[in-house]
Amino acid sequence: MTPETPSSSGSDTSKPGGCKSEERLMVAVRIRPMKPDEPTKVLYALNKKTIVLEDIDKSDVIRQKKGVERQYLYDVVFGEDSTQEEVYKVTTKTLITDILNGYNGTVFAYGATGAGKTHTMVGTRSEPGIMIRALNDLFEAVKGKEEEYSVIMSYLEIYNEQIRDLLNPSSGFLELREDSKGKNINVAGLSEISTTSTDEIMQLLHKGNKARTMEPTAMNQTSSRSHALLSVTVRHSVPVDKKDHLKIRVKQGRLFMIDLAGSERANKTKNSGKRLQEGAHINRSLLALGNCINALSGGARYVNYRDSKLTRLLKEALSGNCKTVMIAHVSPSSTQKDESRNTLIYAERANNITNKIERNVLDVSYHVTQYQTVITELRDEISRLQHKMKEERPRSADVRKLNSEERRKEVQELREQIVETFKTQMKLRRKLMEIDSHLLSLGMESERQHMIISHWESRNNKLYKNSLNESRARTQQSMRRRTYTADGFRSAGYEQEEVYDTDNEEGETAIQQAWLELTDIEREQDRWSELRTHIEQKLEACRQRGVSLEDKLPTLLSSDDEREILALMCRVHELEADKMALQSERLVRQHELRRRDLLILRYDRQRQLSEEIITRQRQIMEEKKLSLPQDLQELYQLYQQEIHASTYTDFGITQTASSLTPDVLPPISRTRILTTELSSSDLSAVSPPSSAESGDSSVDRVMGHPISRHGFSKLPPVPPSPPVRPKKSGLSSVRRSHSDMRLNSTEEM
Ligand SMILES: Nc1ncnc2c1ncn2[C@@H]1O[C@H](COP(=O)(O)OP(=O)(O)OP(=O)(O)O)[C@@H](O)[C@H]1O
Repeated sequence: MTPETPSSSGSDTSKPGGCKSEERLMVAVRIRPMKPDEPTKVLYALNKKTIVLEDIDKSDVIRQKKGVERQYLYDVVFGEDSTQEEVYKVTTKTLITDILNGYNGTVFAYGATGAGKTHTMVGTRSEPGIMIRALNDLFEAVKGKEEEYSVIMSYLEIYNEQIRDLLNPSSGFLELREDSKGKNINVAGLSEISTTSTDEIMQLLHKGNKARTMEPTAMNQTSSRSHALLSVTVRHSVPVDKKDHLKIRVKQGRLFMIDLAGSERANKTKNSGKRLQEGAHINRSLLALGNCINALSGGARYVNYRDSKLTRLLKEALSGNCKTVMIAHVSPSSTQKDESRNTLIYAERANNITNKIERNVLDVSYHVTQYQTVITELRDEISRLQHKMKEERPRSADVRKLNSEERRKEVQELREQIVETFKTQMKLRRKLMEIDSHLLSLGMESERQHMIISHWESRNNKLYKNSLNESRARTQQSMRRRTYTADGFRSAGYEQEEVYDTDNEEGETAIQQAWLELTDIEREQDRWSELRTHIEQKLEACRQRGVSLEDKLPTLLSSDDEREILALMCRVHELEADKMALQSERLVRQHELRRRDLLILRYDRQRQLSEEIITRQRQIMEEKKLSLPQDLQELYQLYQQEIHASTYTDFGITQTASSLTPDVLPPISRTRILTTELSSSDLSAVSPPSSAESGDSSVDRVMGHPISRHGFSKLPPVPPSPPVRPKKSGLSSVRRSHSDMRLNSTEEM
């Protein structure tokens, strides 16, 4: 369902318009009007960007006197009297032009149950919401240009972690699939309607909305119990050169419009049975979304999207190539105060997310011309061969008749067998290439998962553990602690601080996830290695057969013409082989690039670890007032000199490491002075980014990471390098997409 955009699909793309720009996620908050049965108002828009929440607790006399209220600042705030048109114009209308220009965009409505999400996204016939308005505008823009534009729409819901096609509800539950790079996520079997008829689309949308799972709850009579995701893809094809219609440039933009289910508290909604279970699912996916938002806003390197289908589908929108707008919804009523506060905090965090936006432009001409040359050459060869065969056949037949009819048949049979063997060999070789490529990707993903584990273990100040059970036991313990409360499943966004104040827990989840991924990867590696051996054996047998067939040829061929025909046949084979070699080279180059990225990551990690070791050693020595042996002292000085060389020069600090006290380490206070003399950006140049980014620019960072004080009596062992298997290397997604390659595919050959 996520855009299978040319730029993100990793295909060869030239990107004439593809420059990247950073864009912060836009956060808007809409306050719904008070309802007649709601008693007091505690929330209002102060101006177009600020919301005030009166946080008066009637039982707290002191706070009441102070009149406690909190202000929240956003990109835009819509008050109770805001219109559908106004909300659409400010949040979504500008995205329409972007989509037509080949960008991706997402608008999602977030908020507690009954806060007005469906009203904003879907609306009513008399007051249509964002979905209808955006579709209208898109169709208006492409009207009369049907040849250039194609518009494709799909609409799904996630209910109880199951995906349903809202345009074809009878199709049952659908599966989520990822591509080999874990980038393009799509829903297998989802209907994609291609049309430029506004009326048809509107009917489909209404049909889809009717099919959505809705139930009355204590908080909302028409509560949507599912997340609804509407996607519209617009492809715009324009010839690059008017004279050459083959040179086409395609821009593809995609707009996601999402009406999330409401976050809720079990005790407040008075839900039980089925409703309670739904609520648990809703909250789990919203909690996963909250965790992603939290991790992204804090600039975390690892963000776990895998906890729910919702976050997997929103991965691109939140972290990738997408302009994203979040419309948070709140009720002004005092009865909803807690829910509103949580939504406001959620939205505040989302304000810090930044995405890298890139236009999806694919120069199809590049592919067309490249393949055209190869195809033309091949066709030339084939037609020459056919010509030759026609020309020579009568003479050749005469010769064969003169000799023996039987011998002619035998030659023909032999030729057919050779061609067949060659074709089979080609198939098997291609299969081997695919398997090798897949194994390499698995190997790299495995390495990546090991790095994730190592990163979090050291961030949580624990040693690298090479054991799934140990990691799992610890992680499950912490999961149990946070997941349940007395009133059932904890709502996303509630007790925020507890959930968000848990870097440790985030790490444990990431480690657990990584171990699970590794187990899957290894299983997959075994499966594919087995298949590889099987195909290799088949190929060898096929090659042997080919050799023995070719050996028979000299004894059968009697004329030069026959030899020439066979030579040309071989040439066609060679061309086929060359084509395959070209493909394999490209594959190898792609893998080389990915492997280089991984090596850089690993080097970075090793450097961080060595800094950490040095820092801890230093601390132990200083605490125990140990004097250093001369040679170690010199090594420390050298190290520090290396680290500071550029800084000393750049900032005209003439004192070098050699002028520091000779028999003790450079005093911390001295280093502290140095660091405070530098600006924060300079500091980051001195001290490489630490995995334990804490925003703390203390002295320890100069020689390594900040260190926890529960002292090591001896140095911890260096975490072992990830066990990388030869010819094998981590994306779970790789595994999934390639699992489509059937294991028994060899049987077809
Ligand atoms: N801005 C608004 N103007 C007028 N009525 C509104 C507005 N926002 C919400 N409402 C009304 O409030 C009620 C609840 O709104 P809605 O169903 O959109 O909430 P929701 O957040 O989608 O809830 P749930 O998550 O339970 O589906 C509806 O009757 C809706 O018409």
